[in-house]
Amino acid sequence: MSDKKFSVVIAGGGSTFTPGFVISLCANQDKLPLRKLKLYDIDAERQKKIGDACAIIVKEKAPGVEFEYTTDPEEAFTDVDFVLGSIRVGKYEMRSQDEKIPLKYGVNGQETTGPGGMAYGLRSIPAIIEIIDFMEKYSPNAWMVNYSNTIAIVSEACRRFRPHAKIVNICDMPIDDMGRMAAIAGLKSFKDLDFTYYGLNHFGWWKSVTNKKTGEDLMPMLKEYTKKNGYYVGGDFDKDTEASWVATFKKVADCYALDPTTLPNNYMQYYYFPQYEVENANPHYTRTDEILEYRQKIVFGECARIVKEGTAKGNLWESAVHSNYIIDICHAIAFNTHEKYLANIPNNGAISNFPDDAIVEVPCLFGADGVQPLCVGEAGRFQLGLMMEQVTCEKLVVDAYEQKSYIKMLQAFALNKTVPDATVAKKILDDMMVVNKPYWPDLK
Ligand SMILES: NC(=O)c1ccc[n+]([C@@H]2O[C@H](COP(=O)([O-])OP(=O)(O)OC[C@H]3O[C@@H](n4cnc5c(N)ncnc54)[C@H](O)[C@@H]3O)[C@@H](O)[C@H]2O)c1
Ligand SMILES: O=P(O)(O)OC[C@H]1O[C@H](O[C@H]2[C@H](O)[C@@H](O)[C@@H](O)O[C@@H]2CO)[C@H](O)[C@@H](O)[C@@H]1O
Ligand SMILES: [Mn+2]
Repeated sequence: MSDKKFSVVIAGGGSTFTPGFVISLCANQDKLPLRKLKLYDIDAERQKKIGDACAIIVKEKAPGVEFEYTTDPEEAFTDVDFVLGSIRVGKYEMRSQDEKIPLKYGVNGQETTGPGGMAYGLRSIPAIIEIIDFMEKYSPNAWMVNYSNTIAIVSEACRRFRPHAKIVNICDMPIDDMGRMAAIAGLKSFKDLDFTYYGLNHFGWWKSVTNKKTGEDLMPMLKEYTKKNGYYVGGDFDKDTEASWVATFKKVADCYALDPTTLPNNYMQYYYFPQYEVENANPHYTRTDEILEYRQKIVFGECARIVKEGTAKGNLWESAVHSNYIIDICHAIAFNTHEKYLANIPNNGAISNFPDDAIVEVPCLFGADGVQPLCVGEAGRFQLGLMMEQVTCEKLVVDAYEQKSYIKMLQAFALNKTVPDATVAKKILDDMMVVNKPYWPDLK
């Protein structure tokens, strides 16, 4: 390995994930040696609370690393090797609308699936394009590793509007599910598993899972476990898992029953059981409210404590799975390792019976030139039907953005598996048009 050190900017510096991420970056300098770490956000006040605490964290845990936070794009994107995309356009206020408006009409209200996910995707497109353009202007050799949602829609927008951009769009949900599979199999980490996975973002299936070292086929044992418990592990493993996530992992048991030849991504429940999701939701207290009550309060409270005490000693964040994964991906790009991870990319034959221009989530080899997809063979008939419908919705959202078209957005909502009929689709869309006015193009 060379002795090169890297400069990283986190776009969306005010994210609730930033402090945990900064700790992981400081702790993983063997994987990604740093010379500079910057935060960038458009909300100066929110970022300051996180940034002041991160300055102390970096000073204590990685004293040689230069740290700053800014709202100035030139300062943020000049002299960087990696841009990490962690933005939420419209923040939790708009996530709450994404969740609550559909529920008002008896439709699944979720961050990245159904009408909420499509509304969020439409908000994200111009912001991600702007960040790509800043990166290309100020640091043309940098790579952007983006995990800002709605990833499927953002990836389709990148394919159409910035096809040559050095961006990889990723998601850590399959890694989280595989961490659970590893624990169920008595292994340490998802890295102890080999796998074949295919689908769309938050919409996929494992065809195989094996023990990487021994080659043992783990699918029979994992299926037996999943049939009863979903991906819920319990005990120490799940001691910090919030209630809604516990329910999510348990519900995988029912998803598995729909196709016992594969193991599903936990997000399939929103498409297989939309009615169940609505019946079990509280339209006045959604996941956003849970985050405001727990994660956001804890993160900002802990940051305030660090700033007040002037030290991060005894802080509550450890190096976390999701941030370690992003660091692994930067490492693979920086050192051209060709390690296998998942990315959202144009299909181009990776799933042999699916359109070339569809964005799919498949295993890829990550290296200095970005990602090389691996062929995963055919999608099953059941999967193919579901994927075709969902990918069409995602493309229609990008059509709506490109053509400023109301009818395309309406079609996207009406086609979606989570929406029962076109009248309901229209009611949801019309309410969403009002609250999204500052963020969406003017749909005609
Ligand atoms: N892909 C994955 O697997 C994965 C996992 C976890 C979170 N996420 C995504 O990470 C993002 C951050 O999540 P969070 O819950 O921490 O959000 P958050 O609301 O806590 O933080 C997001 C930050 O982005 C900032 N922001 C909004 N628009 C911006 C813009 N145009 N430029 C710069 N900054 C901007 C906001 O001001 C805010 O500080 C979301 O998109 C979320 O969906 C993805
Ligand atoms: O409701 P949230 O904000 O807690 O989570 C929404 C995100 O959920 C997934 O990310 C998980 C991740 O899989 C898990 O490992 C851990 O790090 O928490 C993350 C966030 O809670 C999903 O992949 C993301 O796309 C969602 O934004
Ligand atoms: Mn995700």
